[in-house]
Amino acid sequence: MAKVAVVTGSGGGLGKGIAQRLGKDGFNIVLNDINEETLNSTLEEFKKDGIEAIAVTGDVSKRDDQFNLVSKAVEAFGQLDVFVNNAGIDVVSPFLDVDEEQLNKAFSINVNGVVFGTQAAAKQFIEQKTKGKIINACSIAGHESYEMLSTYSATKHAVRSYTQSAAKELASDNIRVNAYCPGVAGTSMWDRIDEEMVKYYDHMEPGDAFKEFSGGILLGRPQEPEDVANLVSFLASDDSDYITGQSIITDGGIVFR
Ligand SMILES: NC(=O)c1ccc[n+]([C@@H]2O[C@H](COP(=O)([O-])OP(=O)(O)OC[C@H]3O[C@@H](n4cnc5c(N)ncnc54)[C@H](O)[C@@H]3O)[C@@H](O)[C@H]2O)c1
Ligand SMILES: CC(=O)[C@H](C)O
Repeated sequence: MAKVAVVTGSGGGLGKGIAQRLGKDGFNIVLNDINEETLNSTLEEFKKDGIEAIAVTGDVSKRDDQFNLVSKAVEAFGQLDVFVNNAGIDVVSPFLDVDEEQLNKAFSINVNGVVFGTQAAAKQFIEQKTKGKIINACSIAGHESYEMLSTYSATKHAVRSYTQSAAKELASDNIRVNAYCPGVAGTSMWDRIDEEMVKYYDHMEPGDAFKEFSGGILLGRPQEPEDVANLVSFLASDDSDYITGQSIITDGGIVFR
């Protein structure tokens, strides 16, 4: 029987790339996104590519939506094997401008979403009495914090922390919890980050922030979704069964930990 993977925020960007790779690996795929339009067009693409998939609209910051996502996965495919907490948002602002609304929104999606997704998946794995894999979207910003990205970096440090704590508590239930830490990938997230950053730096033109962040990558190019999907495919496979609690950097050579 094919294994089943949920990927949140998979209507586009890295999540879509991850879901495509896991589909090609033979998983039945549960797509999720808050954006119903991109979610449905991605589902059509997957069907055309012969990937067995369903789409469940939801907001990862809502605990009930995360539990609904898991129950829809089990309803459609009979089980859950991998849950990828990919959905996340960018936040760009000077530290002195950080306010309650910014903090609440960023943490509700990037952190609460990971906590609720982990809870929903773990409870299902425990009920199934099967091995489970939870894979969280961290970042190089979960290892090093960046100017203008203080709130975003704090959320990714929190993701790394929860990855460790959840791994420690869930190991006895045969559940592994790990995270992937991408570097700089040219998705719509970086389009938004660049657009915001250049507003604060007079010397910058559109595209310059992306160039500045990706210019020093040792392997000479920004990240593609496939680069991230390769790591997630490994973490979703049996080959990574002896790895848990780790936030693994895949950035082409930016941060060294
Ligand atoms: N792009 C990068 O360079 C980079 C680097 C490191 C980490 N990451 C992380 O990887 C993940 C994916 O990033 P991306 O670049 O693909 O971003 P993206 O903005 O291109 O895609 C994110 C997707 O998540 C969806 N989403 C947003 N809020 C949601 C919510 N509340 N519920 C459900 N879906 C929601 C969006 O609609 C979108 O389809 C994020 O967690 C991000 O922090 C990205
Ligand atoms: C968006 C992200 O996580 C890094 C800083 O590129």
